[in-house]
Amino acid sequence: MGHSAPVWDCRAAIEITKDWNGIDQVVLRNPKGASARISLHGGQVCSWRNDQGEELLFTSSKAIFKPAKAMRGGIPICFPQFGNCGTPEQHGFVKNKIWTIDENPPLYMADLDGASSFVDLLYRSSEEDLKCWPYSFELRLRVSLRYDGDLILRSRVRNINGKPFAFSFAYHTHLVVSDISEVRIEGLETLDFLDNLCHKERFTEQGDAITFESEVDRVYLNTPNAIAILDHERKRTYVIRKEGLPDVVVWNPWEKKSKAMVDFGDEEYKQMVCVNGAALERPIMLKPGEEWRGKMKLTVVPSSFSLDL
Ligand SMILES: O=P(O)(O)OC[C@H]1O[C@@H](O)[C@H](O)[C@@H](O)[C@@H]1O
Repeated sequence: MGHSAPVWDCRAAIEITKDWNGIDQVVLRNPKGASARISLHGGQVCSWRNDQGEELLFTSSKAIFKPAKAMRGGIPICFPQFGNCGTPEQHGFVKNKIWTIDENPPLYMADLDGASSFVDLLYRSSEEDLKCWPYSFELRLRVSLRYDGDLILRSRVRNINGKPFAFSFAYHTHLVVSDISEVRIEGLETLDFLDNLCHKERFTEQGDAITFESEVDRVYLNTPNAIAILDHERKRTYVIRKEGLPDVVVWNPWEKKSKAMVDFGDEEYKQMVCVNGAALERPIMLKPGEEWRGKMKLTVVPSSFSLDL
């Protein structure tokens, strides 16, 4: 008598729940117990847990959960700008909008990336958006949780406007770390960076890795496709692999900046590092009908793993 192995059902591995404001959140699971939670508020990944149930994304204990406000933590999607380059809202406005689930994603989304579960989200610019950024666009996001626990974000921006536009983009990824003083980032050595703490002056990275002993807010330019964030105390390494995202932002506010960050606890800088796959330095130009694609894959491995970046 033959045994039939249980078949993992991708669709059944998705659950829709409501958040504190009644907005839908999509929970993805894999057969080993890893999970991810994505809010339709901003298409923001709010949680990514490994098969031990450990949270891998930082969320501030002071995060404000209000409509039209991105929660401080997780992975806010920054579009059509990262930082402040012209449009009114720092890091763009789509992170504050309600997205929809895309039930009929285009055929080119057929590549499943080894996902055990995934969701397709869509944001289409509205009449109201045109008042702050006068271009119509479609922004698609697929979030996939793989069988091995990796998390993949794929984005597509399509110009559905009569004229060209330029934009910047970032996955504003907040990673949990045990103690920022014990963290090193590898893969950015010898590269040029713009220092946001020195009016975007250009420097060249001199160290053999980035370590933290005060505030860091930099944009590394023309970076390799893979970088590693090593958390010595927790014996864990995050690896970020990316496509279409040449730049990397590294940010840790160190002590809380009292001026703006009411949604960030005093000592929380110790447990967080932001490392963002981004396209910033050279804005992306899209003519009418053209499309841009970007991808980021997050992996977490024990630090004993030898990495081939
Ligand atoms: O407070 P916000 O808008 O979420 O931004 C937080 C930080 O985001 C970082 O990535 C920027 O480089 C910083 O300059 C900024 O302070």
